[in-house]
This record gives sequence, structure tokens and C-alpha cells, in this order.
Amino acid sequence: MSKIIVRGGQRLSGTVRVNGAKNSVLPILAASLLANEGESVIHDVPLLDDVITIHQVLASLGTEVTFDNDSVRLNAEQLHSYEAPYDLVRKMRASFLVMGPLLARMGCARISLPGGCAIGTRPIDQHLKGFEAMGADITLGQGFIEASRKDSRLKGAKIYLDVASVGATQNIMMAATLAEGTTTIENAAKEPEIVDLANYLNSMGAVVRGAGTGMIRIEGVESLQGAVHTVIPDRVEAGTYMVAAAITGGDVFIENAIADHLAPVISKLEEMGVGIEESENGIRVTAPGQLRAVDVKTLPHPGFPTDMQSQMMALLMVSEGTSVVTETVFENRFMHVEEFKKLRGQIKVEGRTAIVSGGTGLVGANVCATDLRAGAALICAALRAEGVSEITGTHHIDRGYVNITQKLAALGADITREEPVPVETTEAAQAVAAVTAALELEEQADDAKIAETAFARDKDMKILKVQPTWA
Ligand SMILES: CC(=O)N[C@H]1[C@@H](OP(=O)(O)OP(=O)(O)OC[C@H]2O[C@@H](n3ccc(=O)[nH]c3=O)[C@H](O)[C@@H]2O)O[C@H](CO)[C@@H](O)[C@@H]1O
Ligand SMILES: C=C(OP(=O)(O)O)C(=O)O
Repeated sequence: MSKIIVRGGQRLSGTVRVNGAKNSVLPILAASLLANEGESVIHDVPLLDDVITIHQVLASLGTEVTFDNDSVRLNAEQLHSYEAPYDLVRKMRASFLVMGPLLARMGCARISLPGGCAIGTRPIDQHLKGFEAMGADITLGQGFIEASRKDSRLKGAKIYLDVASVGATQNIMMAATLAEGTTTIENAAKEPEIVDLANYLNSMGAVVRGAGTGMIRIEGVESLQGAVHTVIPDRVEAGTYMVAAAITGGDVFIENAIADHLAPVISKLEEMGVGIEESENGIRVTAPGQLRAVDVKTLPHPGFPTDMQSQMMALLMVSEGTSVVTETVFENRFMHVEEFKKLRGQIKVEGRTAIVSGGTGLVGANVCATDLRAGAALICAALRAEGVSEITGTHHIDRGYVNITQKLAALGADITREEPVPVETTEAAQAVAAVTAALELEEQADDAKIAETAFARDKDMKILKVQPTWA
């Protein structure tokens, strides 16, 4: 089993460079499917497991994809499939973002129900509501959703989102670029990644206005061409290094971070007593030995990001006083609390609220990353804990952080990564693998059945809420 080993107590100092944003590059790579002419070149692409997965999805649809360091060339002129395979979609929720582009470009899309981090039920009803309003028929098969256009083009529509969903806003925005007429998305998500996607779409020839506000208007065009685009820096990666600097009483320059995208994180850190200096090419974080407790409530942008909640909780565990952390975006995003307790964090969860009694000393332990940001938060806590911590579940962390161990080691952390020794393929091992594969197939069929029943029930109730049980 792969693990990250941290010996806590080292103060971080120096400069760390932030990569392109995972949550921007995934929709942008999906949007490249919309170009029936020309090549797209995307710069500052982080080489993450999620990027490899979306690359495999795009390649399976017929896109030619070439990686050149941190740039990717994509040519989607000759798509030959409209089906995103289960094996890829289950790994990553964002693969569902190919549905909007496929529906607009090919008239049809068949996508397995998406997987992703286990942080809540994560329905996709708002995506589907948008596609239906634009004239798509939606049906559910054995564990997949199929959408097909009734006419030769989707139709512009007025769509009000019941929740300001990032993914639904992106999926609908992409579908609407090739629709006939104007689409408006009301109560749209306002995240910086929405603006980045709109900028890419506009450089492809789309007409998207209002991205970054609650009302986005898209005038449909007949076709789009490939374009050159540089992805925005990852605000969650930047925020994670800010917390890592603060928790070790360090002095770190986060190069490439955009302060405007991190306003709520910066405000909270300043309230706690962390020194922040914003400059054109990054943010310097300087931290005193002792920080103050603050309350944190996650909200859609420009509120405090849910993707920074667990890292912030790590910092609150060592700050003086009691903090109340309220998670309002996802209903099950406190899985890290049990792991924090193993490091002697003092936290009590009551529904969507966690009460953190800060100021206690953390002690190293063996812990497991339950999801991507939980993994990053455990690393932050381990940097401060006395003694050695071993963090497993590293595949979650690899979804969102490029070279996190190397980057932290370069700042002075005592951190290494151990990979498992490859096991010899014996006959017995092959037999075990065959049985495991058979069981997995059985499990997939069960999941599909449960999802199908839920879908049918909700469709009857006109809710269209699909809740994959394994997400
Ligand atoms: C790849 C990517 O960009 N992932 C981010 C994206 O996820 P994602 O796009 O999945 O998150 P959403 O904004 O859609 O989800 C926000 C809330 O809306 C609910 N919802 C969503 C869609 C829907 O059709 N119906 C519905 O009820 C969800 O269950 C959740 O409670 O935004 C989240 C919220 O900032 C981040 O934590 C994720 O890192
Ligand atoms: C929850 C996250 O990712 P995803 O939506 O891809 O699961 C995340 O980036 O923290």
C-alpha cells in the first residue's frame, strides 16, 4: 500500500509554485469536444490522475490528445462515439461534464452514473433539468444515463438552478453554446472556474456573457473551433499550502496564487492572526507561533470554499480557543474528523456542525485519507504533530495535488512517500484477482439496479434526482 510518511515539527519556508486548477482544467478539456474544426492547446495543465482519466474519456470518444510537458493538444474533429465508459466515469465525477458537449455536438450522449469523492449523495438532477429544458430526452439504462436531442439542435431556454451547482452550470453552459437561440442560467454558480471555462468557450467562438455572476446568458452559435487557453492557478492547492505554512509557524511565498480567488480563505487566516502579503505573482504567508480560533461556514463562491474546510479544520485544531465549523455545501464532508481524532484532535460533530476545541498538541499516528481534501488536511495536521504519521489512501490525494510530497519537502518538511513492492504474479494471486473481478461485476450490477430504481421513482415524482449509491 502506498503511504506518505511525515515527521512533524519542521517549520516551512521558501517558495512553492501552484499548478493549473484541477477544477478548471477538467471542464475545459471536456469543452474541447465542442470544436468540430481545429486544434485546442491548453497550457498549465496539472498532470493529475483526474487529468489522465478525462484524457482517457476524451480519447475513447475519438479526440486526439497529445501531452507536451504541461500543455495538452486536443483535436476533436473526428468523434466516433458518444458513450463514456463506466470504468472511467466511476473514478471521477467530473467525467459527467462530457454530457453537455456531446449532446450539443453529436445529438446524443450515454454516460455512466458518475463516481467521485464520498462527500455526499451528489445528485445530477440540475444538469438533467437543464438538458430537458433545452429539448433533450433523458432515459436511464443499466447504470447509465442517455440523453438525446429531439431536434437537429438543442433549443435555447431559461433555466433556473435550484442549487447554484458548479457542475450543472458548466454542463448547461457548454451545451448551450451550440443551441439555437439564447439560454439564460439563473442562480448560476459564480466560482472562478466558471469564468475560466467561459473565457475558453468564448475564445472558441462561443458567446457567453455574465460568467462570475448569478445570471449567465449564452447566445448559441452554429459551430466552434479549437482555441489556445491557459488554465487559472489552483486556488485550493494554493489554500492548502497557505494552511501548511500557517500550521508550522512558517514563512512561505505561494507563487502563482491569485489573491482575489482566495478572498474568503485569506480573510479567515488574517482573523486567526496569520500575516498575508498579496503581490502580483503570488501570496506570502507568515505565521506566528500561536493562532486564534475562528468560526467557518462553507458556502458557494464567494463564500468560504468547501474544498478548504478540512484543511482549515486542521489549523483550528492547533489554534487557541473553540471554533465552530459548519458545512453547508455537502451533507457528508466530515469524514476526516475521525482521522483527526487519531492525531488527538478534539472535535465533536453535531449534524452539519463540528465543534473544534483548539490549542491541544497533536501527536503522530497512522491515518487514512477518506477523500481528496481530507488527505491534504491530514498531511497539514501531520506537519504539526509530534512524531511520525503515516497517511494511506494516497490515491485520493493524487487526484488533486501535483508532487505534494516533493513540494513540501522543498519547503523543509520531513516528508517521504513509500510505494508498495510489486507482488509476484503467482497462480494463487491470479485466482484471487479473478474472484475479485467477478465480485466487482456483481457489485456494479447491484449498484446499477439500485440507481435505476431511484431514478424511476424520482422521475415519476418529476424530481429527476439520480443518486448513485457508490458516489
Ligand atoms: C470537479 C469540480 O469542479 N468539483 C467541484 C465542484 O463539484 P460539483 O460540481 O460536483 O459540485 P456542485 O456545485 O454541483 O454541488 C454543490 C451542491 O449541489 C448539490 N447538487 C449538485 C448538482 C445537482 O444536480 N443537484 C444537486 O443537488 C450537490 O449535492 C451539492 O450539495 O464544486 C464543488 C462545490 O464547490 C467542489 O467541492 C468540487 O471540488
Ligand atoms: C470534491 C472534489 O473533487 P470532485 O468534485 O472531483 O470529487 C475536490 O476537488 O475537492
